[in-house]
Amino acid sequence: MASNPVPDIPLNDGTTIPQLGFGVFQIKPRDTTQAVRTALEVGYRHIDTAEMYGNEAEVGQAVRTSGLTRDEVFVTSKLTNAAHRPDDARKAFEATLDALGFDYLDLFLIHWPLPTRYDGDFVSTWQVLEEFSRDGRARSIGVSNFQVPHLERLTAETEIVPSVNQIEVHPYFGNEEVRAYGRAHGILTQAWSPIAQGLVLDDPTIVDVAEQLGRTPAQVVLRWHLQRGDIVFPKSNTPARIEENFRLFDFELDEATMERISGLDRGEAGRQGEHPDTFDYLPS
Ligand SMILES: NC(=O)C1=CN([C@@H]2O[C@H](COP(=O)(O)OP(=O)(O)OC[C@H]3O[C@@H](n4cnc5c(N)ncnc54)[C@H](OP(=O)(O)O)[C@@H]3O)[C@@H](O)[C@H]2O)C=CC1
Ligand SMILES: O=C(O)C(=O)[C@@H](O)[C@H](O)C(=O)CO
Repeated sequence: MASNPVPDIPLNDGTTIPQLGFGVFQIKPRDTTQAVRTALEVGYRHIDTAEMYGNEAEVGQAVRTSGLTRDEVFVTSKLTNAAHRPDDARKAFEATLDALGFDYLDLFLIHWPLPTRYDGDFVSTWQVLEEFSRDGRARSIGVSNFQVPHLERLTAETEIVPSVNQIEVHPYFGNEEVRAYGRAHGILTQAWSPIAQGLVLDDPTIVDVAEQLGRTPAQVVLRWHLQRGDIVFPKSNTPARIEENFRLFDFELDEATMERISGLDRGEAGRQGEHPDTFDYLPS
């Protein structure tokens, strides 16, 4: 059988992460086990979920019944916004492990910094994630939706540098300042909504490149992310697309094409999701 084509990328804590994964945001719990099963059959070995997606149990079920061993699949989950206070964070992490049916996570993230709601409390939340790292229940720890000032506070006030920062990135929103901070400090960027939930796939430049290369627009955009060195985990609940999004390792974009796609960046106007400085959603 052919070896898995997805590269393992080093993290700053000495572990590695598969550069391509499968995201499960907005996959209904009743569809999640089958979607993850399909992804694992196609060859994905990295699943990105979160407590707030409501489908951790189904992700765990798919992984545990896949025939793969636990250490063959890299699984990430994220702390719910509702549990930033230290005792709540400890309970939430245990609930996540229980839901997944795992005794460790490969990567656990603070999902959002919530800077306005808790006035910087994400620092004490991060110190709780450091406990999970030290006791081995989280092989790696990181953050999501952190802006440069949030990362600077962690650097100044805590011991462990986050291994990743999971942020919105796609051709319309390069998020370059936060990516550059990560590059300079050994924090790997994970690009969420890598195809902007489909929005960029009709862009004339992307369509033109796809036609020239005989690839699909999604493959072109995902390949652009990989060549920038970021981690991606496109979401799909459609088996043919799950397969399509995995076929990224038998072609390359040349430098001019990379620049053409990067040139689509609209700066802040291209952001599609919530802004981390103001998003303060608490699930009920
Ligand atoms: N940390 C954070 O705050 C966030 C993290 N994330 C993570 O990032 C992952 C990916 O981001 P997400 O927001 O889901 O969006 P994506 O950019 O991955 O886009 C998903 C959408 O694109 C469609 N799609 C997928 N593949 C193709 C294809 N080949 N051709 C055409 N359409 C396609 C899907 O449709 P269909 O399913 O019908 O096939 C779905 O509507 C999430 O699942 C989650 O794991 C996302 C948002 C925020
Ligand atoms: O998908 C995620 O991980 C998110 O945090 C967001 O998309 C968020 O949950 C949301 O839905 C904002 O409207």
